[in-house]
This record gives sequence, structure tokens and C-alpha cells, in this order.
Amino acid sequence: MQLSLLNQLRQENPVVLNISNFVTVQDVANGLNALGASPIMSEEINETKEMVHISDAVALNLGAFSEEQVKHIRKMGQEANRAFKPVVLDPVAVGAIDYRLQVAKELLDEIDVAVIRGNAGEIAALAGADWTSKGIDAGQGQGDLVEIAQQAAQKFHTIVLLSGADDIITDGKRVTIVHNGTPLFAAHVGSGDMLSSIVAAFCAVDPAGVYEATRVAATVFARIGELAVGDQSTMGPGTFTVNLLDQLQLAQLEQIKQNIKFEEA
Ligand SMILES: Nc1ncnc2c1ncn2[C@@H]1O[C@H](COP(=O)(O)OP(=O)(O)OP(=O)(O)O)[C@@H](O)[C@H]1O
Ligand SMILES: Cc1ncsc1CCO
Ligand SMILES: [Mg+2]
Repeated sequence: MQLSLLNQLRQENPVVLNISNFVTVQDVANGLNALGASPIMSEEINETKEMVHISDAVALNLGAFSEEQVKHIRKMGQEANRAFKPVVLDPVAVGAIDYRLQVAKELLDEIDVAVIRGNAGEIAALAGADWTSKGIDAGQGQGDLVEIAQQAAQKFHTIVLLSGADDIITDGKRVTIVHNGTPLFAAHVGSGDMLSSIVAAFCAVDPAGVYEATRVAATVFARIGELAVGDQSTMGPGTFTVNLLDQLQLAQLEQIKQNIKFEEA
């Protein structure tokens, strides 16, 4: 795996344009900034073209959209397609709310999305698989998550990153499973949103290799979570959040490379 993309990202400092949600906007901005990218957020549709022009990648988060924001998201995605800037979509809670699923599918029809990053419930809903989601959380189901991720990737012609205890990255055929990470990620609302924007940052560094960029992003983020926990046996989400932000900036490639656990299929 080309983990050295992290150093390239830190050198290039790509601008990542985000449609964020009001819950996690600061996590996303500070997470990108600490890692070595340059975040910018927008809530004004009239600046879309200029915003996309100055950006290297776009992350569209469906966490708390309104009808107005959907118009903005559509325009931003289409503008990014015209400018050949990679687009990442985070389909928050589409497994729990049918209306969200419908909007997400419409956007996927209208925008050429490079990567969909969601949890099991979200990706299962997009794939049309049997699964019970719970709000923004993954929920429960019986299906094989690798197959579900592959189905979603084939259906929408994208790379899919299905995150959770294991992260599954697939283009519909190739599969990488990353075992690194910590359950404390799930105790911090916004871990997933941070990851989606970080995927966009890696895609900006290597737009020709979205699959590689996505699996590197997942691995780097998971290892940084582990470094944030360190050898402490008890840690709560408060300290984890602070340490995560620190490690996003401080963690060096050599530390990240230690103890990588992934398999390819
Ligand atoms: N139990 C776990 N063990 C290890 N890593 C985990 C676990 N749960 C989540 N993660 C990691 O947390 C990060 C966010 O993924 P997650 O699937 O929790 O996103 P999400 O459900 O969209 O989160 P949110 O919407 O609350 O921000 C990923 O890097 C994932 O690998
Ligand atoms: C809690 C929550 N509600 C809508 S978005 C969000 C943050 C996770 O994306
Ligand atoms: Mg999420």
C-alpha cells in the first residue's frame, strides 16, 4: 500500500471543499487541517464555481441537508465533475430515513461520485441489501459486508469505503479490508465525517488512483486512531478526541507503517 501518499499530502496541502453538517463541521475542518490539508466550507450557492475552481477535491456530506442545500450539493458536484476534481459522498443515515435514501440516489444519478464513504447501514441501503440501520449508526444485519460493498460499488460505478470495526474498500471487484482502528472512533460523533473528508484529501493528491487513495486514507486514519489511544488501557471519548486531533498532525509515516493490518482479495 502506498502509505507515502501521506507525506505527499502534507507537502501539497490540497484544498478540500466541503459541504458539511452543522454537527461536525469543526471536526472536519480541524481534522483536515491537522492532517495537512486545507479545508474550506461553503453555504452559498452563488460562489460554487469559484469555490470548486480553487479546490483540489470536494466532500459532500448529507448529514443535515435542506432542500436548498441539496441544490447547492448538486451544483457543487456537477461543477467538480466539469473541472475533473474528485467528489466524495457521505450518505449520512440513508439506511434509517427513506427520504434521505431517495435524495442520495438522485444525487448519485446527477453527479459522478469517485468515492462513497458510509457505514454498513448506509452502504447496505444504497446497495438495496437487507439491513436494519439505527439513526446515524450502522445498525445490524446478516448480510456479508464485503458483498454488500461490492454491490454498491457496481451499482453506482464508484469506489466504496464501508467503514466500521473493519474498513472495506472496493471498486466492485478488488477488495481491501483494513483491520486497524479503535472502538473509540464510534464514541466520537464525526469520526465518519472526518474520514470522508480525509478520503477527499487523499484523492486530491492522487486523482488518477482513487482506489489506492481511498485505502490509504482508511488505513492512515485507523492507525492514527490507534496512536491516539497509545498504551492507555482506559480512555474516554473526550481525551480520545483531543489526542486524535494531535495525532492527525504529529503522527509520522514510520509510526503509521508499524502494525498495519490489512488483507486484499
Ligand atoms: N469498532 C470499531 N473498531 C475500530 N474502528 C472503528 C470501529 N467503529 C468505527 N471505527 C472507525 O471509525 C471511523 C469512522 O467510521 P464509522 O463507520 O464509525 O463512521 P460513521 O458511522 O459514519 O460515523 P459518524 O457518522 O458518527 O461520524 C473509521 O475509521 C472506522 O474504521
Ligand atoms: C448526529 C448527526 N445528525 C445529523 S448529521 C450528524 C453527525 C454525523 O454525521
Ligand atoms: Mg456517518
